Amino acid sequence: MDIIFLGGLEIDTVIGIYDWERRVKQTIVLDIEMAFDISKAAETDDIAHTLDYKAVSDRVVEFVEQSEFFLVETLIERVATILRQEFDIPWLRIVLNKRGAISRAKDVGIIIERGEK
Ligand SMILES: Nc1nc2c(c(=O)[nH]1)N=C([C@H](O)[C@@H](O)CO)CN2
Repeated sequence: MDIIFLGGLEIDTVIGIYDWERRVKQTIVLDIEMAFDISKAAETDDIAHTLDYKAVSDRVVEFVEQSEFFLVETLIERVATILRQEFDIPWLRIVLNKRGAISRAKDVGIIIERGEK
């Protein structure tokens, strides 16, 4: 199976368990890998036969920007469910980076894989 990916997708959102985190927006960074057979799109040169990464990006940004979750676990799971259901993606891997959440660490977050390749 081929992979269509989005890397370094930065989105501002309300996320976190502490009082101050409920009052501000913080930037999360998503890396998303999605299994998809690109052979028909490659043969036909037609966007209708592939997974439109612009449409995926727009949907993820729309959802994350308006969300207000406490845990990154909840946010990443909801994003995975939306993408798998709405874009018929058989397998995906998402890295959610909440940069700066730990003062001594550059990167902190969650990685999930869902579905079958
Ligand atoms: N496993 C998790 N641990 C923590 C989370 C989280 O969402 N999942 N969140 C926080 C705080 O909101 C943190 O990001 C602020 O420093 C702490 N631990």
